Amino acid sequence: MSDASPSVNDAILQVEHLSMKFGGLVAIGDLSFQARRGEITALIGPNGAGKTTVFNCITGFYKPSEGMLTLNRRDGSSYLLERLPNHEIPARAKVARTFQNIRLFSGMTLLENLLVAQHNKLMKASGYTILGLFGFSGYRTASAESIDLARHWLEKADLVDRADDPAGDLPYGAQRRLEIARAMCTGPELLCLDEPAAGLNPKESMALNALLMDIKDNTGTSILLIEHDMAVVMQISDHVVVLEYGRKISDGSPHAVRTDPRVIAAYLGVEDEDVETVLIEVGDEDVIEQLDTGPDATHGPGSSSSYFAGPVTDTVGHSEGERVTVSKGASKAGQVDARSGAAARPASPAEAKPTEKPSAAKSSAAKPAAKAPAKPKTPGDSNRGGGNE
Ligand SMILES: Nc1ncnc2c1ncn2[C@@H]1O[C@H](COP(=O)(O)OP(=O)(O)OP(=O)(O)O)[C@@H](O)[C@H]1O
Repeated sequence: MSDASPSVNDAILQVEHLSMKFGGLVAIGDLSFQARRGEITALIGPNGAGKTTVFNCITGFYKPSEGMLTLNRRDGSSYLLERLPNHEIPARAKVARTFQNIRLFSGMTLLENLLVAQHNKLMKASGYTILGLFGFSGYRTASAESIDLARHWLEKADLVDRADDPAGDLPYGAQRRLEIARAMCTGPELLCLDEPAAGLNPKESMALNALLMDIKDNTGTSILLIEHDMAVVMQISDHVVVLEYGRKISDGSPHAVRTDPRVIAAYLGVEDEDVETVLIEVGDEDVIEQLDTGPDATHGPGSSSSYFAGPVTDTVGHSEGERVTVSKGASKAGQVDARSGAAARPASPAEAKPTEKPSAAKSSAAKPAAKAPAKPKTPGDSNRGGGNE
């Protein structure tokens, strides 16, 4: 633990030069960004861009190959997360997370799920003895406080009426909110949510948005969010970081990001130089205007995102019906560490389409993708991306 430097006081999380390699596959390459305290920061990008890998590095599931992850707590203390054992990250650095797949104790009641989350606090109050459970007044006080906290979060998640039902009986959207409530019972300063809106209907998405805004406005907990649902991202995020092939291609306000040609290129699965053609075809004047004034040179690749990404051997984006969707396999990492010369991870059979996204020649496969959309045109407009799991 070290004292926080004044320059990072408003950054709850600083990711600096983070790299994560799996053999020859570079899942994350030299990634740097900040999540500011009290804000909702969204981490977005096509499937396989490396978002969950970033979460896994932050929460200690993976030890990064390179880089520094600094968590600055409100009390001024700072932790280098890559050096903490993963079981200490929630307790000491106050980082909590949820997963892409719901991980509740489905046979336990909602209340029990939230009490289990407070297990460490209760064990401490018991003095780690059986006698302590029955004898210590401290334990009784802690137990009552835990129940109060659980009830508080059940109310916030609009689930208090079902406190005594098994968690597995809840509808999907309610289970998602329960997971967030459970994470909040650990008193996190940084809450990492991996695709919380995946599979939710519009009403459930609205309830989720309300819960996340409530957390942001009333608890001071900062949120780092991976999400494919652009309606959620654009509505509630203060700051958006966009990844493609493990590299940052854009970083800014939701508006800046949704009109960034590099982001549109990544989401449509076309080369950067084809973006203008695509947008002219679909008639997006805002973005065309920005293309005329030129992109922000401080982020992302110069001429082509695939230049930065290294060799790419995967599918290009495609649209379904009239809606532009996030291509499921647009970025499934065909990225290879050039130094190792190892082969790219083969895409799964479902993803392994015979199309490629060549960096030099214009992809003929990309063209149909460009022509299909008629309604939403930018990432911000594509409502439920095809990337939802
Ligand atoms: N443990 C692992 N071993 C090998 N490769 C991995 C491992 N974890 C992730 N990868 C690879 O790293 C790349 C990034 O994966 P990651 O799951 O972080 O992407 P993502 O952006 O979260 O995708 P999605 O939106 O589909 O969840 C992928 O190519 C993935 O196959």
